[in-house]
Order: sequence, then C-alpha cells, then structure tokens
Amino acid sequence: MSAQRDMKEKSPWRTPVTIIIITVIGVIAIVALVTVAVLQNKPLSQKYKYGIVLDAGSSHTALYIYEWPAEKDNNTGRVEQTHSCKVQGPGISAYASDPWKAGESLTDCMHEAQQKVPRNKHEETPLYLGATAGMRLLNMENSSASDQVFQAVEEALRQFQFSFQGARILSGQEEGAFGWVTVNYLDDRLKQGLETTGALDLGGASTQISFVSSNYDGSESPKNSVTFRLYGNDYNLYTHSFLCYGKDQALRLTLAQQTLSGPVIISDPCFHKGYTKIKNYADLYDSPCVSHRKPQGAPATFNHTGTGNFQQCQEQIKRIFNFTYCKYSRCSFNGIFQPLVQGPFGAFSAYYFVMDFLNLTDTSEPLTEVKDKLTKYCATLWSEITAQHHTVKEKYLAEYCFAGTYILTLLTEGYNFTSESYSKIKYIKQIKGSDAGWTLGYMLNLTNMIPAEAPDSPPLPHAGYVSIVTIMAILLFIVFILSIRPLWSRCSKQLHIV
Ligand SMILES: Nc1ncnc2c1ncn2[C@@H]1O[C@H](COP(=O)(O)OP(=O)(O)OP(=O)(O)O)[C@@H](O)[C@H]1O
Repeated sequence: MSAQRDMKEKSPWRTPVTIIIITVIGVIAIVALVTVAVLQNKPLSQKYKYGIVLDAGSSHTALYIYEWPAEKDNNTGRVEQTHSCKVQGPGISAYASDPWKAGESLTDCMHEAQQKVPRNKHEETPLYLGATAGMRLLNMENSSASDQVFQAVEEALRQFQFSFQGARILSGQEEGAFGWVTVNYLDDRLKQGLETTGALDLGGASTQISFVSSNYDGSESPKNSVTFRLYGNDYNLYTHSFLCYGKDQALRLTLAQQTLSGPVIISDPCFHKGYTKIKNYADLYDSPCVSHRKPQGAPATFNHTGTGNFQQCQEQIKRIFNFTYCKYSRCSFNGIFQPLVQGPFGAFSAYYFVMDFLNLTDTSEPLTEVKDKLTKYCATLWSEITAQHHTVKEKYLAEYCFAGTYILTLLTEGYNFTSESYSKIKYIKQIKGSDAGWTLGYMLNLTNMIPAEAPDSPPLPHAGYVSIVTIMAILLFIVFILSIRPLWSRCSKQLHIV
C-alpha cells in the first residue's frame, strides 16, 4: 500500500506546478479560441462606392450622389443619398437656342460632386444623366435642338473624371416605374416582400401614377404594364405618365382653355383676387402641349387677373381632362386605362411642395375639410398672400391656389381616389434621408444592385458569431475547471501531507 502511495505521489502529472501549467494552457486556449472567432468574422473596414445621377427635369436639373458599402453591392437596402445639388437656372430644355449653356449650367453642381466623392473614387464612380418631360417635349417639337442640347451636356460632363455613362431621355413608363422602385426600396418593402406602396409623381411637364393592383395582370392595355422580379418576388406594375399634365403644363392647358377666343383680359378663378399681370400670348402657347390651340389673330398680350374661386377653378381644370372616351373596362382620363387605385400611395415632387405649403399634407383630414381650406385660401386677397409670404418665390406663390386645386382634381376626378383611398396617400419629400423620385431606382437598375433572387445571407451576423463562441468558451472553461477539480483537491491534500 505504502509503495503504491509513493508511486502516486511521485507521478509528475500530480505536482502543483503541472496542474497550474495545465490550467494556464487551458485558459490560453479558450482565450485564443474566442479571439480567432472574433477576428475571423470581423467585418472588413467599410469601403464605399458612389454613383451620381443628374435629373434633368423640365423646370430644373438636380444632382444626386449615392453611397453604399463596397462589399454589399448585391445585398441592397443600403444605398443612401449623401448629397444633392440644385442646378441654378431652368431645365436643360430651356437652352434649345443656346445649347452650350445647358452644359455650362451643370458645372457648379459637378464641382460640388468632385468635392463630395473621395478623389480616389472618381474614376470608378458612374455618372448618369436622365432627362424627363421637358426634353421629351423639346424632342417632339425640334429633335435637332434636343440632340444639340444632349451634345453640349455630354461634352460638359466628359470634362470630369467620373465614369460618364451617357445622357438620355427616360420614357414616361421608366420615370413612373423607377419612382415606384425608389419608394419601395427605401421603405424596405421589396427585400421583405411586403405589400408595396404606389407612387404619385407630379413634375412640371408630366405626371406619373404607378401601383400594383390585384386586378391588373398586364393583359388589358399592356403598354401600361411593367414587370419586375426583385429579391425573388414578381411584381406586375401598372404605370402611366401623362405628358402635359405636370403642374406647369397643366396650367398652360387651363389657361389655353380660357383664351380660345384670344381675349385681352382673362378673369381667372385659380388666381387670387387682386393678382394682375400682363402676359404674352406667344409665351403661353410656346409649348407643344398647347401650341396647336393658339387663337388666330390674338393680341400680343393679355391681362391675367385673378378672381380667387376654388369651385370655379375646379370647373376650369376639369375641362382639361377628357372623361368621355374609354375603350377599356375603366379609364382614368383621356382614354387611358387604369385599374381602381389600390393600397397605400406616396405622393412626391410637386404634390409635396404644394400640399406642404398649403398645410394640407395631413390626409387623415376628410377631403371635404381639405376643400374648405383650399376654398378659403383661394379666396384670400393677393395683397394678403404676398404680405404673409414675402420670402416665397412670387411665381410659386401666385400658383399655389391653382396647383392645390389641380392636385385635388387630378387625384379625385382623374385617378378616381375616393375619400377613403385619399386617406391612404402620404405626401412625402424624402424617405430615410433620400429624395423620393426616379433617380435612385434608375441607378439601382443600371448598376444591377437589386438582384432578381433573394441574396444569400450569412447564417449569423458578426455579433451572433461572437456571442455564440463566447458562451461556448465560458461553458468549456467551466467544464475544464470542474474536470480538474479532483486534481486540485488531491494537490492541496498533498501539500498538507508535505
Ligand atoms: N417650393 C416649391 N413650391 C411650389 N412649386 C415648386 C416648388 N419647387 C418646385 N416646384 C415646382 O414643382 C414642379 C415639379 O418640380 P420637379 O422638379 O419635380 O419637376 P421637373 O423634374 O422639373 O419636371 P418633369 O419631371 O415634368 O420633367 C415644377 O413645376 C416646379 O417648378
């Protein structure tokens, strides 16, 4: 027995030094395990990519810079607008007689873009210019002038180090569909396969309506159908763009309606009482939307005088829509097919500018109340309006009564929004810091940033890996301590014997 005990007590594994060494090695191994797990799964330091889109609209041009983490190109939900710049002066279509000025007008915003995008990224940053209804109209009216404007604009944009991808006119269908993509992308509805939001865009020269309807599969009026497969979901979108029904051209249509006989004075219910301005007939009819209606033998000018009456204004506006002809099961106006509006809608651009100014963005307010407020606003004297809003651009100020009335008429009479469906419209300017409009959707499409199928996601996020490995390591450590406990107790007994 004593010989056996001697042998056990002399075993080199049972000495206190050995046990301490084993414990230290165990602790080091566990710490190393956690460290490797943390470092191996740590996201790489963020590198960003950039994209620039110029929205060459009928009333003005705007530049947008987008940014996204480089390794997430295909995983989206992460593209953000980091900067926007409003080009001074009118839209590029207004430079038809001086095309090089169209190019020159863009340089200030382009210099801003040079400052905002890191220098080492300039060459790889795509730069797009998309033109909308202003250039669509110029192209219809004078295609060589439109070509010259594009030439000048392209030449100006090539001077910069960015990767210029070309300038082109977007079709109305593209403008509507990309606006819808932007809104639903920013709301994270596409990735999650949620019910989508319709898009209502009111520009200066055209207006777009786009939404998904359970009653529309594209078979009736296929020209209004756009199909997408995004993140593994199929969408059949209804979209239509009404050229000449943007805010500025609709005003021309309404005024043209009132000047068919070429009067010297127009008493206009859509302008405030006390508003009076001498305007040129030539300017009013200088657009393909109305040029064919120019009254013969009209004087050079007319006196545009306001009478401020919402009801009568709405009657004038209704006359620019044709509700009599429809070869489909149902139409919005001008013989254009439209299924019944369905689901929530986001209304942006001039919808927002105008309704925000008029304090009418709260759509939970009943439509009757909205109309009452607008009736009061339109009946306010022009002198009072100018005194209350002396910082607002006079052109905008003079037109808010018309524009508000036009918006309500377009929505309720044109698109058939009811009191109930109107309450599902949200007037929006931005979503999560990015402007609502077609530009983001256009760039996402051209850079293939929305995959057709749902992207593979890692089984666990980084924090998940770290937590699991840490918990496992702690458990291992406890098991390890428990397993060497008998050795420790024997070791302390041995120390007592010694
Ligand atoms: N603060 C504002 N108040 C009122 N109207 C505004 C304001 N800002 C812009 N607008 C007007 O709203 C309309 C729409 O502007 P937006 O920039 O969206 O159109 P656009 O891109 O020039 O037109 P389109 O898309 O038809 O080519 C234009 O008529 C513009 O003059």
